[in-house]
Amino acid sequence: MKIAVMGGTFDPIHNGHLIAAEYARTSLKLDKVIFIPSGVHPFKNNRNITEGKKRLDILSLAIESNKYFDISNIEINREGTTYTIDTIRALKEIYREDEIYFIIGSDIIFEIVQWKGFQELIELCNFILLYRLGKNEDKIENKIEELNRLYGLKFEKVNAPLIEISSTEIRERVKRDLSIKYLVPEIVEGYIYKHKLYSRENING
Ligand SMILES: Nc1ncnc2c1ncn2[C@@H]1O[C@H](COP(=O)(O)OP(=O)(O)OP(=O)(O)O)[C@@H](O)[C@H]1O
Ligand SMILES: O=C(O)c1ccc[n+]([C@@H]2O[C@H](COP(=O)([O-])O)[C@@H](O)[C@H]2O)c1
Repeated sequence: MKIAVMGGTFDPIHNGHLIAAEYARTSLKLDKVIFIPSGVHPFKNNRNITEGKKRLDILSLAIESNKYFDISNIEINREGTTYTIDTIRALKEIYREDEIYFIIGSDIIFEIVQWKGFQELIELCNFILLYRLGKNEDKIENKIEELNRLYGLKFEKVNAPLIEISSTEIRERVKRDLSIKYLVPEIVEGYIYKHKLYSRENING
């Protein structure tokens, strides 16, 4: 089986994530995509991130209509900083016979060498690359070539529509009382308003 992981902060998950994951699944014939929200993110200022339980709840709502999508609380429940290498090692124990893929947007390729256990990580899993606009867009191909030359890292590229929605934009729009209709699934929109996430009064969720 081909098992893919889509890791992220998912604060909140949006249609850019979902469309990208679905394109990766269909174009690479993945059997399953597991969305794994990060716990304590290695590089982000975690004080401003919505609590894990809520990000997980939103994810469950967002993926419930897709039988190929799944979620895992493995990182939310882990003590301390959550590193991808630990997650992939754990998944390798569960899916011993299967190929593991990790899905990333092209913004990630500029930082991936700094990830913990980078060398081991690229031996344990394959990487699926989704293009994103605006984030060092003009330097992407050079970076891919460099990662291949220096580390032998190869990406499975997916030609998904470039839908430049970001969680930052969702949070900002809610804060400014602007519509997020069609940027997130309707059920996610409802959850955000019900729990007053990202609003002026409660910016930390
Ligand atoms: N619109 C998109 N298209 C393709 N990939 C995306 C898109 N948005 C996020 N990703 C990828 O999904 C993964 C998780 O992203 P993350 O949860 O950080 O979302 P984000 O929208 O980039 O968040 P933020 O704006 O808070 O930084 C990363 O690999 C990221 O590159
Ligand atoms: O393992 C690391 O050192 C590491 C450093 C930065 C990011 N990651 C992972 O990369 C994924 C995408 O992260 P982000 O920043 O887009 O939310 C998410 O699963 C993070 O846990 C992992």
